[in-house]
Amino acid sequence: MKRLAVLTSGGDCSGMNACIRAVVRTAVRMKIEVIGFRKGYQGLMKGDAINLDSKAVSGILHRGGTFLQSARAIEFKTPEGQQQALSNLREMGIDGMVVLGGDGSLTGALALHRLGFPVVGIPASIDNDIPFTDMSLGVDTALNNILYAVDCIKDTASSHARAFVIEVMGRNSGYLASISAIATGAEFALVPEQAYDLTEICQQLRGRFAEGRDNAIIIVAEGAGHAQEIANSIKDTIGFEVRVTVLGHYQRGGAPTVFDRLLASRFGKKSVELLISGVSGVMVGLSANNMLATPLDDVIRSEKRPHDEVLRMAEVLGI
Ligand SMILES: Nc1ncnc2c1ncn2[C@@H]1O[C@H](COP(=O)(O)OP(=O)(O)OP(=O)(O)O)[C@@H](O)[C@H]1O
Ligand SMILES: O=P(O)(O)OC[C@H]1O[C@](O)(CO)[C@@H](O)[C@@H]1O
Ligand SMILES: [Mg+2]
Repeated sequence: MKRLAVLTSGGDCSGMNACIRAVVRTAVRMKIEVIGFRKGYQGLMKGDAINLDSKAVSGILHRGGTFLQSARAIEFKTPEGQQQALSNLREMGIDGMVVLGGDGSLTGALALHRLGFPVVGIPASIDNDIPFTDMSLGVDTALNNILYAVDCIKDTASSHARAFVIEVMGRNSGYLASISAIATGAEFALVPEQAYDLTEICQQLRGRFAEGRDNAIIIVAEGAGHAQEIANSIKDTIGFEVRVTVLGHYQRGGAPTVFDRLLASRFGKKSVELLISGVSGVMVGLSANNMLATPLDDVIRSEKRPHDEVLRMAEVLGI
Protein backbone atom coordinates (compact mmCIF):
# COMPACT_ATOMS: atom_id res chain seq x y z
CA MET A 1 0.00 0.00 0.00
CA LYS A 2 1.57 3.26 -1.17
CA ARG A 3 -1.26 5.74 -1.54
CA LEU A 4 -4.48 6.07 0.45
CA ALA A 5 -7.49 8.33 -0.01
CA VAL A 6 -9.99 9.64 2.53
CA LEU A 7 -13.31 11.45 2.09
CA THR A 8 -16.23 12.67 4.22
CA SER A 9 -19.76 12.23 2.87
CA GLY A 10 -23.40 12.88 3.82
CA GLY A 11 -24.30 15.17 6.74
CA ASP A 12 -21.15 16.44 8.45
CA CYS A 13 -20.56 15.76 12.14
CA SER A 14 -18.14 16.76 14.87
CA GLY A 15 -15.16 14.46 15.03
CA MET A 16 -14.72 14.11 11.27
CA ASN A 17 -11.65 16.38 11.35
CA ALA A 18 -10.12 14.46 14.25
CA CYS A 19 -10.70 11.24 12.33
CA ILE A 20 -9.12 12.54 9.09
CA ARG A 21 -6.13 13.59 11.20
CA ALA A 22 -5.85 10.09 12.68
CA VAL A 23 -6.07 8.49 9.22
CA VAL A 24 -3.35 10.76 7.85
CA ARG A 25 -0.99 10.45 10.80
CA THR A 26 -1.33 6.67 11.01
CA ALA A 27 -0.64 6.35 7.29
CA VAL A 28 2.27 8.83 7.27
CA ARG A 29 3.94 6.88 10.03
CA MET A 30 3.74 3.79 7.79
CA LYS A 31 5.26 5.83 4.90
CA ILE A 32 1.96 5.87 3.00
CA GLU A 33 0.87 8.98 1.09
CA VAL A 34 -2.63 10.32 1.68
CA ILE A 35 -4.98 12.15 -0.69
CA GLY A 36 -8.18 13.82 0.53
CA PHE A 37 -11.13 14.09 -1.85
CA ARG A 38 -13.17 17.25 -1.33
CA LYS A 39 -16.98 17.20 -0.94
CA GLY A 40 -17.41 13.45 -0.60
CA TYR A 41 -18.27 11.37 -3.65
CA GLN A 42 -18.79 14.57 -5.65
CA GLY A 43 -15.06 15.32 -5.40
CA LEU A 44 -14.23 11.69 -6.06
CA MET A 45 -16.17 11.72 -9.33
CA LYS A 46 -14.55 15.04 -10.35
CA GLY A 47 -11.06 14.07 -9.22
CA ASP A 48 -11.03 17.07 -6.86
CA ALA A 49 -8.28 16.09 -4.42
CA ILE A 50 -5.62 17.58 -2.17
CA ASN A 51 -2.45 16.09 -0.70
CA LEU A 52 -2.62 15.50 3.02
CA ASP A 53 0.57 15.31 5.03
CA SER A 54 1.03 15.47 8.77
CA LYS A 55 1.17 19.27 8.73
CA ALA A 56 -1.99 19.62 6.62
CA VAL A 57 -4.01 18.07 9.42
CA SER A 58 -2.51 19.99 12.34
CA GLY A 59 -4.82 22.34 14.24
CA ILE A 60 -8.04 20.60 13.15
CA LEU A 61 -8.57 18.05 15.94
CA HIS A 62 -10.78 20.36 17.97
CA ARG A 63 -12.81 21.81 15.12
CA GLY A 64 -16.34 20.68 14.24
CA GLY A 65 -17.45 20.00 10.67
CA THR A 66 -15.05 18.65 8.07
CA PHE A 67 -12.29 20.65 6.43
CA LEU A 68 -12.52 18.33 3.40
CA GLN A 69 -16.17 19.41 3.17
CA SER A 70 -19.06 17.06 2.52
CA ALA A 71 -21.89 16.66 0.03
CA ARG A 72 -24.86 14.55 -0.94
CA ALA A 73 -23.85 13.43 -4.44
CA ILE A 74 -26.85 11.80 -6.11
CA GLU A 75 -24.90 10.91 -9.27
CA PHE A 76 -22.68 8.53 -7.31
CA LYS A 77 -25.71 6.25 -6.90
CA THR A 78 -25.57 5.49 -10.64
CA PRO A 79 -23.25 2.89 -12.25
CA GLU A 80 -21.81 5.68 -14.44
CA GLY A 81 -20.94 7.80 -11.40
CA GLN A 82 -19.28 4.85 -9.69
CA GLN A 83 -17.28 3.94 -12.82
CA GLN A 84 -16.08 7.54 -13.09
CA ALA A 85 -14.97 7.41 -9.43
CA LEU A 86 -13.22 4.10 -9.97
CA SER A 87 -11.29 5.31 -12.99
CA ASN A 88 -10.17 8.44 -11.08
CA LEU A 89 -8.95 6.27 -8.20
CA ARG A 90 -7.01 4.04 -10.59
CA GLU A 91 -5.57 6.95 -12.57
CA MET A 92 -4.37 8.63 -9.39
CA GLY A 93 -2.63 5.44 -8.26
CA ILE A 94 -4.69 5.10 -5.09
CA ASP A 95 -4.56 1.66 -3.44
CA GLY A 96 -7.33 2.02 -0.85
CA MET A 97 -9.80 4.50 0.62
CA VAL A 98 -11.37 5.40 3.96
CA VAL A 99 -14.95 6.70 3.77
CA LEU A 100 -16.49 8.62 6.66
CA GLY A 101 -20.26 9.05 6.62
CA GLY A 102 -23.69 7.72 7.44
CA ASP A 103 -25.65 4.73 6.12
CA GLY A 104 -25.92 6.23 2.61
CA SER A 105 -22.20 6.93 2.39
CA LEU A 106 -21.41 3.40 3.59
CA THR A 107 -23.71 2.01 0.87
CA GLY A 108 -21.55 3.95 -1.58
CA ALA A 109 -18.40 2.46 -0.02
CA LEU A 110 -19.88 -1.01 -0.44
CA ALA A 111 -20.51 -0.30 -4.13
CA LEU A 112 -16.81 0.53 -4.63
CA HIS A 113 -15.76 -2.59 -2.72
CA ARG A 114 -18.01 -4.69 -4.98
CA LEU A 115 -16.28 -3.14 -7.99
CA GLY A 116 -13.01 -4.48 -6.59
CA PHE A 117 -11.65 -1.34 -4.93
CA PRO A 118 -10.36 -1.66 -1.31
CA VAL A 119 -12.49 0.47 1.02
CA VAL A 120 -13.00 0.73 4.78
CA GLY A 121 -15.98 2.65 6.17
CA ILE A 122 -16.24 4.71 9.34
CA PRO A 123 -19.70 5.34 10.85
CA ALA A 124 -20.03 9.12 11.13
CA SER A 125 -23.56 10.48 11.50
CA ILE A 126 -25.36 12.20 14.33
CA ASP A 127 -28.38 9.96 13.62
CA ASN A 128 -26.72 6.92 15.29
CA ASP A 129 -28.74 4.72 12.92
CA ILE A 130 -25.85 2.50 11.81
CA PRO A 131 -25.80 -1.10 13.11
CA PHE A 132 -22.70 -2.93 14.39
CA THR A 133 -21.41 0.05 16.32
CA ASP A 134 -22.61 1.21 19.72
CA MET A 135 -21.96 4.80 18.72
CA SER A 136 -21.32 6.61 15.46
CA LEU A 137 -18.96 9.55 15.32
CA GLY A 138 -20.56 12.91 16.18
CA VAL A 139 -23.47 11.53 18.20
CA ASP A 140 -22.03 12.37 21.61
CA THR A 141 -21.26 15.96 20.58
CA ALA A 142 -24.74 16.42 19.09
CA LEU A 143 -26.30 15.08 22.29
CA ASN A 144 -24.28 17.50 24.38
CA ASN A 145 -25.37 20.37 22.11
CA ILE A 146 -29.01 19.36 22.60
CA LEU A 147 -28.50 19.04 26.34
CA TYR A 148 -27.18 22.56 26.60
CA ALA A 149 -30.08 23.98 24.57
CA VAL A 150 -32.78 22.09 26.46
CA ASP A 151 -31.35 23.08 29.85
CA CYS A 152 -31.52 26.73 28.72
CA ILE A 153 -35.08 26.33 27.45
CA LYS A 154 -36.15 24.70 30.73
CA ASP A 155 -35.11 27.84 32.62
CA THR A 156 -37.36 30.07 30.57
CA ALA A 157 -40.15 27.46 30.43
CA SER A 158 -40.30 27.37 34.25
CA SER A 159 -40.24 31.15 34.52
CA HIS A 160 -43.36 31.44 32.36
CA ALA A 161 -45.04 28.14 33.26
CA ARG A 162 -44.99 26.96 29.65
CA ALA A 163 -44.75 23.73 27.77
CA PHE A 164 -42.11 23.50 25.02
CA VAL A 165 -42.02 21.25 22.00
CA ILE A 166 -38.36 20.96 20.99
CA GLU A 167 -37.56 19.43 17.61
CA VAL A 168 -34.27 17.59 17.20
CA MET A 169 -32.76 15.96 14.10
CA GLY A 170 -33.59 12.46 12.96
CA ARG A 171 -35.71 11.91 9.85
CA ASN A 172 -35.86 8.17 10.44
CA SER A 173 -34.06 7.82 13.73
CA GLY A 174 -35.31 8.66 17.23
CA TYR A 175 -31.96 8.14 18.93
CA LEU A 176 -31.16 11.80 19.61
CA ALA A 177 -34.73 12.48 20.78
CA SER A 178 -34.96 9.53 23.17
CA ILE A 179 -31.50 9.84 24.70
CA SER A 180 -31.67 13.62 25.08
CA ALA A 181 -35.12 13.30 26.68
CA ILE A 182 -33.70 10.97 29.32
CA ALA A 183 -30.65 13.14 29.88
CA THR A 184 -32.64 16.37 30.26
CA GLY A 185 -35.56 14.97 32.24
CA ALA A 186 -38.04 15.77 29.48
CA GLU A 187 -41.61 14.53 29.85
CA PHE A 188 -41.92 12.90 26.43
CA ALA A 189 -39.78 11.78 23.50
CA LEU A 190 -41.67 11.38 20.23
CA VAL A 191 -39.78 9.21 17.76
CA PRO A 192 -40.40 7.86 14.24
CA GLU A 193 -39.96 4.26 15.38
CA GLN A 194 -42.91 4.25 17.77
CA ALA A 195 -46.52 5.42 17.40
CA TYR A 196 -47.76 7.89 20.01
CA ASP A 197 -51.17 9.07 21.16
CA LEU A 198 -51.34 12.86 21.40
CA THR A 199 -54.62 12.76 23.35
CA GLU A 200 -53.01 10.56 25.99
CA ILE A 201 -49.97 12.85 26.11
CA CYS A 202 -52.24 15.89 26.60
CA GLN A 203 -54.04 14.16 29.45
CA GLN A 204 -50.77 13.42 31.20
CA LEU A 205 -49.60 17.00 30.68
CA ARG A 206 -52.84 18.35 32.14
CA GLY A 207 -52.34 16.16 35.21
CA ARG A 208 -48.77 17.34 35.49
CA PHE A 209 -49.69 21.03 35.50
CA ALA A 210 -52.62 20.36 37.89
CA GLU A 211 -50.05 18.99 40.34
CA GLY A 212 -48.34 22.39 40.23
CA ARG A 213 -45.39 21.65 37.97
CA ASP A 214 -44.22 24.74 36.17
CA ASN A 215 -42.92 23.41 32.85
CA ALA A 216 -43.08 20.52 30.43
CA ILE A 217 -40.62 19.54 27.74
CA ILE A 218 -41.62 17.36 24.78
CA ILE A 219 -38.71 16.40 22.53
CA VAL A 220 -39.75 15.39 19.03
CA ALA A 221 -37.52 13.85 16.35
CA GLU A 222 -38.02 15.65 13.02
CA GLY A 223 -39.36 12.44 11.45
CA ALA A 224 -41.97 11.89 14.18
CA GLY A 225 -44.28 14.79 13.35
CA HIS A 226 -44.40 18.50 12.83
CA ALA A 227 -43.38 20.34 16.00
CA GLN A 228 -45.72 23.30 15.44
CA GLU A 229 -48.71 21.02 14.78
CA ILE A 230 -47.97 19.04 17.93
CA ALA A 231 -47.73 22.29 19.90
CA ASN A 232 -51.03 23.58 18.43
CA SER A 233 -52.74 20.36 19.33
CA ILE A 234 -51.46 20.55 22.94
CA LYS A 235 -52.56 24.18 23.20
CA ASP A 236 -56.03 23.44 21.78
CA THR A 237 -56.55 20.42 24.02
CA ILE A 238 -55.28 21.64 27.39
CA GLY A 239 -55.29 25.38 26.79
CA PHE A 240 -51.78 25.65 28.08
CA GLU A 241 -49.23 28.09 26.69
CA VAL A 242 -46.88 26.21 24.39
CA ARG A 243 -43.79 27.35 22.50
CA VAL A 244 -41.75 25.59 19.81
CA THR A 245 -37.99 25.48 19.31
CA VAL A 246 -36.44 23.77 16.31
CA LEU A 247 -32.79 23.11 17.12
CA GLY A 248 -31.87 22.34 13.49
CA HIS A 249 -28.27 22.40 12.30
CA TYR A 250 -27.01 23.87 15.57
CA GLN A 251 -26.92 20.24 16.70
CA ARG A 252 -24.38 19.16 14.09
CA GLY A 253 -21.60 21.67 14.75
CA GLY A 254 -19.22 22.66 17.52
CA ALA A 255 -16.03 21.31 19.02
CA PRO A 256 -16.13 17.53 19.44
CA THR A 257 -16.44 16.14 22.96
CA VAL A 258 -13.66 14.07 24.52
CA PHE A 259 -15.66 10.96 23.64
CA ASP A 260 -15.86 11.91 19.96
CA ARG A 261 -12.19 12.93 19.77
CA LEU A 262 -11.13 9.59 21.17
CA LEU A 263 -13.58 7.63 19.02
CA ALA A 264 -12.44 9.53 15.92
CA SER A 265 -8.79 8.74 16.69
CA ARG A 266 -9.50 5.05 17.28
CA PHE A 267 -11.68 4.71 14.16
CA GLY A 268 -9.13 6.52 11.98
CA LYS A 269 -6.15 4.50 13.17
CA LYS A 270 -8.01 1.19 12.91
CA SER A 271 -9.28 1.87 9.39
CA VAL A 272 -5.73 2.40 8.07
CA GLU A 273 -4.43 -0.67 9.90
CA LEU A 274 -7.18 -2.76 8.30
CA LEU A 275 -6.41 -1.52 4.78
CA ILE A 276 -2.69 -2.13 5.30
CA SER A 277 -3.41 -5.69 6.38
CA GLY A 278 -5.42 -6.26 3.20
CA VAL A 279 -8.90 -6.10 4.73
CA SER A 280 -11.54 -4.37 2.60
CA GLY A 281 -15.31 -3.96 2.47
CA VAL A 282 -15.69 -3.58 6.23
CA MET A 283 -16.87 -0.88 8.62
CA VAL A 284 -15.06 -0.20 11.85
CA GLY A 285 -17.30 0.00 14.89
CA LEU A 286 -17.29 0.34 18.64
CA SER A 287 -18.54 -2.65 20.58
CA ALA A 288 -18.23 -2.88 24.37
CA ASN A 289 -15.31 -0.42 24.12
CA ASN A 290 -13.47 -2.57 21.56
CA MET A 291 -12.82 -1.87 17.89
CA LEU A 292 -14.81 -4.17 15.66
CA ALA A 293 -14.71 -4.75 11.88
CA THR A 294 -17.98 -5.83 10.26
CA PRO A 295 -18.53 -6.57 6.55
CA LEU A 296 -20.28 -3.60 4.92
CA ASP A 297 -22.68 -6.14 3.39
CA ASP A 298 -23.95 -7.02 6.87
CA VAL A 299 -24.04 -3.38 7.97
CA ILE A 300 -26.16 -2.32 4.98
CA ARG A 301 -28.47 -5.33 5.20
CA SER A 302 -29.25 -4.78 8.90
CA GLU A 303 -31.18 -2.12 10.72
CA LYS A 304 -30.36 -0.50 14.02
CA ARG A 305 -33.48 -0.67 16.15
CA PRO A 306 -33.69 1.53 19.23
CA HIS A 307 -33.97 -0.24 22.54
CA ASP A 308 -37.62 -0.52 23.62
CA GLU A 309 -36.46 0.07 27.18
CA VAL A 310 -34.82 3.35 26.18
CA LEU A 311 -37.93 4.44 24.28
CA ARG A 312 -40.12 3.94 27.36
CA MET A 313 -37.64 5.39 29.81
CA ALA A 314 -38.17 9.08 29.03
CA GLU A 315 -41.89 8.78 29.71
CA VAL A 316 -41.48 6.72 32.88
CA LEU A 317 -38.85 9.01 34.39
CA GLY A 318 -40.24 12.31 33.13
CA ILE A 319 -43.70 12.12 34.66
N1 LIG B 1 -27.44 3.43 -2.53
C1 LIG B 1 -26.34 4.17 -2.72
N2 LIG B 1 -25.39 3.78 -3.61
C2 LIG B 1 -24.27 4.52 -3.81
N3 LIG B 1 -24.01 5.66 -3.15
C3 LIG B 1 -24.90 6.09 -2.26
C4 LIG B 1 -26.11 5.37 -1.97
N4 LIG B 1 -26.81 6.03 -1.03
C5 LIG B 1 -26.07 7.13 -0.74
N5 LIG B 1 -24.93 7.18 -1.46
C6 LIG B 1 -23.91 8.23 -1.46
O1 LIG B 1 -23.68 8.71 -0.14
C7 LIG B 1 -24.06 10.09 -0.05
C8 LIG B 1 -24.58 10.41 1.31
O2 LIG B 1 -25.73 9.63 1.59
P1 LIG B 1 -26.91 10.20 2.53
O3 LIG B 1 -27.38 11.49 1.96
O4 LIG B 1 -27.89 9.10 2.67
O5 LIG B 1 -26.19 10.56 3.89
P2 LIG B 1 -25.54 9.61 4.99
O6 LIG B 1 -24.21 9.17 4.53
O7 LIG B 1 -26.51 8.54 5.37
O8 LIG B 1 -25.31 10.64 6.18
P3 LIG B 1 -26.39 11.31 7.16
O9 LIG B 1 -27.63 10.47 7.14
O10 LIG B 1 -25.71 11.35 8.46
O11 LIG B 1 -26.61 12.68 6.61
C9 LIG B 1 -25.05 10.27 -1.20
O12 LIG B 1 -25.19 11.60 -1.61
C10 LIG B 1 -24.42 9.42 -2.28
O13 LIG B 1 -23.31 10.08 -2.85
O1 LIG C 1 -28.12 19.10 6.29
P1 LIG C 1 -29.23 18.46 5.51
O2 LIG C 1 -28.78 18.00 4.17
O3 LIG C 1 -30.44 19.33 5.50
O4 LIG C 1 -29.64 17.13 6.26
C1 LIG C 1 -30.37 17.05 7.44
C2 LIG C 1 -30.41 15.61 7.86
O5 LIG C 1 -29.11 15.17 8.14
C3 LIG C 1 -29.07 14.55 9.40
O6 LIG C 1 -28.67 15.51 10.28
C4 LIG C 1 -28.04 13.51 9.50
O7 LIG C 1 -26.78 14.11 9.34
C5 LIG C 1 -30.50 14.14 9.68
O8 LIG C 1 -30.79 13.91 11.02
C6 LIG C 1 -31.22 15.31 9.08
O9 LIG C 1 -32.52 14.97 8.75
MG1 LIG D 1 -28.11 8.53 6.79
